[in-house]
Amino acid sequence: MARIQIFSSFTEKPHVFSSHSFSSFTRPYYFPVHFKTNTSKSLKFQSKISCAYKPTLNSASEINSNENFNEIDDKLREECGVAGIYGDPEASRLCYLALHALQHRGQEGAGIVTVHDNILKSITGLGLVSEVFNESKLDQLHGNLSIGHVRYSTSGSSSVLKNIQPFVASYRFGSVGIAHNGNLVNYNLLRNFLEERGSIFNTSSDTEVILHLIAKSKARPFILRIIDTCEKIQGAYSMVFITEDKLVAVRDPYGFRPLVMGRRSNGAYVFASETCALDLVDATFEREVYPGEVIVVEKDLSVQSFCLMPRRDRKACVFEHIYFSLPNSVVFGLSVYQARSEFGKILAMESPAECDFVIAVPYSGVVAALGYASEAGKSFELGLIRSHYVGRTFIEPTQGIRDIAVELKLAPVKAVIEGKNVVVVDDSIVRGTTSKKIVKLLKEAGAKEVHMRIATDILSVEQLCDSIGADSLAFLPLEKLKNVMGDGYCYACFDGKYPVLPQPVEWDY
Ligand SMILES: O=P(O)(O)OC[C@H]1O[C@H](OP(=O)(O)OP(=O)(O)O)[C@H](O)[C@@H]1O
Ligand SMILES: NC(=O)CC[C@H](N)C(=O)O
Ligand SMILES: [Mg+2]
Repeated sequence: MARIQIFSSFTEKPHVFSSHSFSSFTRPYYFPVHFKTNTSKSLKFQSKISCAYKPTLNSASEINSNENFNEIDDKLREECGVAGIYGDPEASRLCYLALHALQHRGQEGAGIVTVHDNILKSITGLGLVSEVFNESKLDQLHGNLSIGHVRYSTSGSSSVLKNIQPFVASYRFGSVGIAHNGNLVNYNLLRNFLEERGSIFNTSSDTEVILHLIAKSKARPFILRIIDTCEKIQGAYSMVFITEDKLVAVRDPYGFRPLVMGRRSNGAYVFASETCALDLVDATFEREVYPGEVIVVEKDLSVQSFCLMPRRDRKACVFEHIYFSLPNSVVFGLSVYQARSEFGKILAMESPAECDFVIAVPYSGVVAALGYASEAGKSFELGLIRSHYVGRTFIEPTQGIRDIAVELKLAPVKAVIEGKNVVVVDDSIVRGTTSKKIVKLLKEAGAKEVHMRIATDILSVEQLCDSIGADSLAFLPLEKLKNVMGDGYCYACFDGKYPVLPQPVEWDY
């Protein structure tokens, strides 16, 4: 079977490059998640791990690590934002802006790598983009080529600087930097294999195995090392690589995570997780990086496109449209705003409620709430105000922080709420932290009845309604969600049908 194909001038009609075979895999995988109720009952949910399950910590260095794994926290951990720019003298500043636009995808740490005089220079730090970078830091990042990353950890401690990407490593043919969004399901297997053969790891992140595999590969040139590596890693990966003279963008064959390509008017190429980042740096959207595609941008800004084999049916993460992405982005070719609005409208048809008006759980619930209100013929009010100074709570790394963050972040408007029956729309319930607190806040503000409406599906609705203290609770049934989104999406968060599980790897070294 063909190993890789080259796309000719970015059409989807590739020609064969060389040959190899691959196995296919489909087996559901569940994680039990314990959900604490207000009566101290523990509800069990199917996990929210999506396409990428969290590997257990069993590699030697992970077990021996001093890192503070203070929480076994099985949940949706999919985000992270990546950006790459080639051909602009302000590459690091553009990368900084792109990371700002992608901040909602990861708040734990940020980093940028540039190349100047053939040397890769990296600055990474814990915290938000604005906390990690300032003028003097950006002044140190010269050159017209850069990559960047905002992190929401899937593997490896969230609070350890060495796990913050991009990672940079040197091997016998040069240096390479990587920024990765995704989760490798065969990380443990790969890491154990590499450690047994003497590899020394610097981080506890799954992403690091990619660098080791590139260095170990016998293939040449560099692009074939990447392709060779992609044949060994399994799971979700949208990544950008930087070398002394190349920018490479790669998306896994299922296209789980988004990755788009744009161009600035000066010809510079820009890659980013979401189109909102292209908009901010004045890059025109060209197209998605196709699932299974490897795009190489050279110094003269010539571009080559390769296709990983075998090709797979797309399994884009439906949670990008539900929650992860910003509503001003177009993700997997579909406007996030339109998708969320549609979810809200269908929710209103499916689960109407007697109410005076509709409110949203800001920020991510707003568009679905607007859709719900317009379909229900009710007004939309700002019943909850969201602080500008608190980030996304769901992607905070620990339950302690999330508990405080919800209360710091959301405040009811008593003048709106008092004595009213309200429908409250949110995009999702994951751990229940937000909805439980919202119902309490609204009741304390004098709401007569609080009807929670959630624009995604979930299990155990009755118990959950009790536990969050709402007067009614309804979800958008999975089948309805599927009607909006159609084929080509991964619904594993809801139906447990995980497209990728660890499979044996063919080693040639
Ligand atoms: O059930 P939970 O565990 O509380 O998680 C779900 C909540 O978290 C998310 O919002 P988040 O605060 O992360 O982001 P936002 O501010 O962008 O809405 C989501 O929209 C829900 O409100
Ligand atoms: N959310 C992500 O995409 C995380 C990337 C990588 N697996 C990490 O843990 O850093
Ligand atoms: Mg939200």
